[in-house]
Amino acid sequence: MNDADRNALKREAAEAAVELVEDGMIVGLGTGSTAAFAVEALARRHRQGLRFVGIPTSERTAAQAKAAGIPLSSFAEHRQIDLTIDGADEVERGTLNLIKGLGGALLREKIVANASRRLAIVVDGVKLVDRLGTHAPVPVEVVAFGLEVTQAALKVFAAEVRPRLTPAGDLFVTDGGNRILDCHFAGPMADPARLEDRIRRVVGVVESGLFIGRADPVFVADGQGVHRLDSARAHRGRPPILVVMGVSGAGKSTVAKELAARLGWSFEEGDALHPEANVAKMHGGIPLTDADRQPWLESVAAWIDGQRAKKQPGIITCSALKRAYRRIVIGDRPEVRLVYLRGSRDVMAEHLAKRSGHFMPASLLQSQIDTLEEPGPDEDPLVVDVGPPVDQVAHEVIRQLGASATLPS
Ligand SMILES: Nc1ncnc2c1ncn2[C@@H]1O[C@H](COP(=O)(O)OP(=O)(O)O)[C@@H](O)[C@H]1O
Ligand SMILES: O=C(O)[C@H](O)[C@@H](O)[C@H](O)[C@H](O)COP(=O)(O)O
Repeated sequence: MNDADRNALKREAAEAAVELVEDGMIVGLGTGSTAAFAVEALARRHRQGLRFVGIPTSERTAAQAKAAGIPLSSFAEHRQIDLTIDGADEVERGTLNLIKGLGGALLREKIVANASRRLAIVVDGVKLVDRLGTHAPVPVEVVAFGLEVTQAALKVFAAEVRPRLTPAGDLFVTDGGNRILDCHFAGPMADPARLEDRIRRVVGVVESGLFIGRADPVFVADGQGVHRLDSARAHRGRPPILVVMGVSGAGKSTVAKELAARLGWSFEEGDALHPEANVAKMHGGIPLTDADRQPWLESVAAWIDGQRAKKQPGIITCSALKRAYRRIVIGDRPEVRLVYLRGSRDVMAEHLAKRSGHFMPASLLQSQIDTLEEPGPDEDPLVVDVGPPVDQVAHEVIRQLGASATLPS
C-alpha cells in the first residue's frame, strides 16, 4: 500500500472517531500522523460551530491545534477529559491492548488517556495484530540519569533494548525531557499486562508504551471501510454471550464445553435446537436449505435472548457458516461475541477422524469449507487457531476475551 492510500485510511478512521465529540466536551488531542487527521477534522467541526476545548498530548499537536484555531486548555482548568482521540502503533485484536510511543509522546499520551473517560483509538488496518509485538517494539520512557543501568535492567524482559536516536544520531529527548528505550521482543508478547507491570517496577522507568485495557472504542480503516471495535468494557454490566462458530470438526462443542467449565457459564449445543423436521432430513442425508435453517437460527437467537433476559453470560455453538446466518443469530445484540475456530482442512479432517473413528467423507467437510464465509473485521470476531490442543485453544479464547472473561457468572 502506498502512503497516499494509507493516509486516506488514517483519515477515514480519524473522521469516524471525531463523530463521537459532542458540544461542550473536553477533548484529549493525540499525537502522530493519524491523530493529526483527527485534529484536522475537529478544527473543521469547530469552524462549523461545535464548542469544545482540547488538551494536547504533545508540543507538536498543540502547535497544530492552535494553528487550526482549536481552543486549548490544560489540566490546570480541567482534571477530567471526556474523550481522547489518539493513534497507536499496534492494536491487539480482542483485548484492544495497545503499543504506543513510536513518536515519543507516550508519557503525555498516557497521562491524558488516564484522565479521560474514554480513549478512542484511530488506526489503519495494518496495525491490527493478533498479538502485540508483531511489528512494533515497546517504547519505554526513562529518565536520562542512569540510562545504561535502566537499559540493562530492561534487558531481563526483552531480547534487545535500544536507546531511541534522532535522525542526526543523538539521543531522542521527549517533551518531558526524558529518553526512550525501545524494547524489542523475539516474538509476539504472551502477557502484555504482566509485562507492563514488570517494566513499571524498574527504577529509572517513567512509563511504558503498553496501554492495557484502556482503548474504547478502536476505529480501524481498511480497504472495506471503517470498523468500530468495542472493548470488553462496552459489555460491562451486560454479561457476554459467545457464539462459537466454524466448520464441522473445528472443535466447536469440545472447545465450548471446556470454556463453559472454566468460566462457569451456561452452555448450549446449537445443533440440539434444530426442529424435528431438520433432524429427520439430516438423518436421511438430505441437505438443509436456507429456509430449513431459518427456524433453527431463530431458536439459537432465542436462547441468546433468554440469557440476556436473565442477565447471564453464556456459550452456544453454531456453525454459522454464512454471514446471513450470523446476522440472524447475532443481529443487534451487543453482548454477543463471535468466536471463530479457524484451521486448515487437514486439521479439521484429523479431528473428524478422531471423533467418528473413521474418515468423514471428504466431500462433506469440503462442502462446509466451500459454504464458509469467514467473519470479516466488521463482525469483530475472536479468531482462534485450532491446531493446538483443546486446553490451549480455550486458554487463547479466554485471553482474547480479556476483561469480559472475569465477569461473574
Ligand atoms: N484442538 C483440538 N485438538 C485436537 N482434537 C480436537 C480439537 N478440538 C476438537 N478436537 C476433537 O475433534 C473432534 C471434533 O470436535 P467437535 O467439538 O465435535 O467439533 P465440532 O463441534 O466443531 O463439529 C472431537 O473428537 C474432539 O475431541
Ligand atoms: O508517541 C507518539 O508520538 C505517538 O503518538 C504514538 O503513540 C502514536 O499514537 C503512534 O505512533 C501512531 O502514529 P501514526 O498515527 O503516525 O502511525
